[in-house]
Amino acid sequence: MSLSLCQNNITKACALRKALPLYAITDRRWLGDKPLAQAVKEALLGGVTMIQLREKNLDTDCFLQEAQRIKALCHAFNVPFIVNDNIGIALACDADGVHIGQQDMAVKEARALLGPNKILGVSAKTTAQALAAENDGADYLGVGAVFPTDSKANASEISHNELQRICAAVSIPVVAIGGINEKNISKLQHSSISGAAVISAIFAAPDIRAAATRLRQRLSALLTKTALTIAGSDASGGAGIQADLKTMLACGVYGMSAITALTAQNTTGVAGVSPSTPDFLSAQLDSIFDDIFPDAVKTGMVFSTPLIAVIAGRLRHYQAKNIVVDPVMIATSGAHLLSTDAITALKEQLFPLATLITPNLKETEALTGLSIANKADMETAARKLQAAYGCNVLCKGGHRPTDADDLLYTADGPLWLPGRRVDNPNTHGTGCTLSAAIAAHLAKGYSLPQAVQAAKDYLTGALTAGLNLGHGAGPLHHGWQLCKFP
Ligand SMILES: Nc1ncnc2c1ncn2[C@@H]1O[C@H](COP(=O)(O)OP(=O)(O)OP(=O)(O)O)[C@@H](O)[C@H]1O
Ligand SMILES: Cc1ncc(CO)c(N)n1
Ligand SMILES: [Mg+2]
Repeated sequence: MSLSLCQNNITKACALRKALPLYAITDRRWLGDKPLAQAVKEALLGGVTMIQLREKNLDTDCFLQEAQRIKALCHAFNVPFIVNDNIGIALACDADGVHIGQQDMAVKEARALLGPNKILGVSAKTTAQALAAENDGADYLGVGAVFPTDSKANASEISHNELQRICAAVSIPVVAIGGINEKNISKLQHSSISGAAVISAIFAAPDIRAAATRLRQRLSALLTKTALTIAGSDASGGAGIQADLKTMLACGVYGMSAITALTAQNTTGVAGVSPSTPDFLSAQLDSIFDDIFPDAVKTGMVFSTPLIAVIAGRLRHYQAKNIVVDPVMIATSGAHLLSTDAITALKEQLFPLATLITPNLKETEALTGLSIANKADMETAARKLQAAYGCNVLCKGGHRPTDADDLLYTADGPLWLPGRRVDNPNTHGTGCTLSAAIAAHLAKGYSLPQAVQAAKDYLTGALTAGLNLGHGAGPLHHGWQLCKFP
């Protein structure tokens, strides 16, 4: 999505996170007689995800001409274009944003000049600087130098512990900068960065395109996040762990699954359910957590009180994080996927562990004993659940008559996420798909509102793609961004 289309901060933040992984900062000193535009094109062909034009010695006219040239190149690759330091040039060429240092213009002043829709990056070396920048309107932070660098004189290094403290302190994405190259980048493996800003490792390379490609591959391994679904198997592939794994892949996250029950199911209904034993579910969970620790977890069909007890026990034991609980009770087809005596266990054992629970309207009524006829009722019920279990609540609006507005209720109160109603009867697995997409984006470090918005955007696309399979309410097109079915 082009950043200029951003409708609101959440959408801009989601677009920015896609742009941060390999952030190339230009430095013409390494180029000899190669034109900067040629070097940038090779970097873009190599897969850089954002470009920052950094010029310290050009006069204004030359700087503006170069900015317009490089911006056109970036937009031809649908890559955001950022100007270093010079807001006048950024505004004059309508760049996608600006990056400023601690010695440059004040962050608040820069934000006022740029307006809300442009990207504002700020350099920071300390947690205090990072928090101040976030508070004053920064969209991302450039933190470093994380290694000795020859790209900026007197650039003092910061420790990787300080880098990690900054990542933990702020909710905006952090890009590491300073001396990063393909030999040392793996040392950033355990940081929570959202990307790396690279200068000489790309622009001083004999083959810029190849250098960018290799760095992108190393960053991909370093930034790859994982998510675990603990849910039922839907033989028809439209819901359950099958929908979850397809969704996680489509959202750029490695998915893993522990199966709570097998269902003989298709688009017309559920013919049978065969639950896992508690011991075997526990063994599945141990085998996953002992090897690839998930950055996020979602639970779907949990079926029974004994299975819920195993799930809650293992999630507590492993101190799992970013837990999304989709309180699956009844399938779209009407089949019961949760024993009626298990609702209490679901509420008392899983909800307190949840970052977010995602009941649909009927589930919200069953969980609260309230009846829901309008948006005010949704807010009342969501508030009741949030107060009772201390978890955030997404009351889904898929069964609302005219729109598909969802309500995110957090300690900050209600946040409505508008949804245009897609005229498509094939809605099998919408809830599974949404909760899996939320977990995937939490795994990638998105804040909760950003993760829910990004997941809703993905879900809406999967519905709009209009897959039409089966004789009943058919499944979604989970791969709609990757491929077109004939
Ligand atoms: N026709 C539609 N158009 C647009 N968005 C929809 C539509 N139907 C559902 N959604 C969206 O899909 C998501 C899931 O909501 P829904 O209420 O369908 O969950 P659910 O009933 O738990 O789904 P499932 O039947 O898979 O369990 C929500 O974000 C909702 O707004
Ligand atoms: C296995 C499974 N989980 C969840 C749902 C909810 O759609 C379903 N239909 N089947
Ligand atoms: Mg559901």
